[in-house]
Amino acid sequence: MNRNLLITGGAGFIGSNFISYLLKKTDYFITNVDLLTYAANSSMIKTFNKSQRYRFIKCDISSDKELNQVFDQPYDAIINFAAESHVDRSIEEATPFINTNIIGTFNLLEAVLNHKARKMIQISTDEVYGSLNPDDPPFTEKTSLSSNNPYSASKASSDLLVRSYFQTHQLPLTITRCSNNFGPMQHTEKFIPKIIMNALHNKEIPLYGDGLNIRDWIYVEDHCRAIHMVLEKGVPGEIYNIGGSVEKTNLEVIKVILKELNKSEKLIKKVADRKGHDRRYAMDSSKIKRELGWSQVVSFEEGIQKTIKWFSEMNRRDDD
Ligand SMILES: NC(=O)c1ccc[n+]([C@@H]2O[C@H](COP(=O)([O-])OP(=O)(O)OC[C@H]3O[C@@H](n4cnc5c(N)ncnc54)[C@H](O)[C@@H]3O)[C@@H](O)[C@H]2O)c1
Ligand SMILES: Cc1cn([C@H]2C[C@H](O)[C@@H](COP(=O)(O)OP(=O)(O)O[C@H]3O[C@H](C)C(=O)[C@H](O)[C@H]3O)O2)c(=O)[nH]c1=O
Repeated sequence: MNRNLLITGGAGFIGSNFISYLLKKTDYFITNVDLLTYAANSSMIKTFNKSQRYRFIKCDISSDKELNQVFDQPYDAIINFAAESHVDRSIEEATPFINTNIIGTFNLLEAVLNHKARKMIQISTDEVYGSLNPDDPPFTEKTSLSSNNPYSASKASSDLLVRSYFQTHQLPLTITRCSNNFGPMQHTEKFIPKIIMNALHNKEIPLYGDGLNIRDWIYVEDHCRAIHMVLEKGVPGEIYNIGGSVEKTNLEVIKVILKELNKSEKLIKKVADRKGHDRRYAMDSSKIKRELGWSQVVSFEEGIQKTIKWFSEMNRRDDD
């Protein structure tokens, strides 16, 4: 039987990769709800519109009135990608983070409570666990929440709302928490696309602080496969950590990309550090591997090559 999914934020980086993945691999019907903020990729919407199994509704999830129009049919599941996602922006101006990430999630939970959707997956992040010291073990689902920036705090707040609706109302809700994604369609404000685009244009690449902060990188398609498994087999009330198990300093990441592009390391420019900059993220994904059979298939090196190829082609198209 075909299934009816409501995907929020499906014009953004991970959401649009997830829709591409589902249109290829499943026969689900998809309603994509997105406010089309600066972060949205409208060219993807045009591509998806060609499918008979897809429709788009422009809507702000933080407005319960706007969101109401989306529930003109029942949904088998909501997958909530919609968010303000950039840490630097949350440090400058946190208001949209509170509205979209917290109020938006609350509105979606109310919709599930009111039987407008049968279940919901909240797409969350490893940032909610805070920062690790060099010798600490990776974050598990039991690690306590310890946000250090407004983006992270807004995501932790929405995770707690999801938990509370599960505990109080016994709704079928699950949370996934993933490490740093990279791949096609990511906004160029984020680190890896910025490195690639600046390098292609021989522009300086800003490296915050000493450049030794560590992130755990995962190719976006591996994340999408994990979410699909949680949609199919996830247990209500559970949290699933998803990570690439690829810990790299920011300096190492820049060097890998410059080498691939045959560009000089002289492009690297150390700049002032991010305020409250988390030192290290690392995810323990053993639960989703053990319980749902997920594992990552794309290595960091292969993912970087695919990502460089995608951004290089986009860059050539823009130049034409
Ligand atoms: N990028 C990562 O590395 C990463 C890692 C783990 C988890 N996440 C989470 O995954 C989700 C998607 O992240 P992303 O990197 O694709 O983000 P993104 O910024 O690329 O996309 C977010 C999308 O949400 C839409 N949106 C914003 N406010 C909205 C609103 N009020 N109503 C409806 N739509 C709205 C935007 O228009 C955009 O299309 C987020 O919830 C983020 O917290 C991201
Ligand atoms: C943009 C930029 C970043 N950086 C550093 C800062 C970080 O240590 C690292 C990655 O930064 P970025 O902003 O791309 O990602 P994070 O702050 O780790 O957050 C990302 O990964 C999590 C999981 C999410 O949940 C976020 O949504 C997602 O944006 O590079 C630089 O040194 N220079 C730059 O110009």
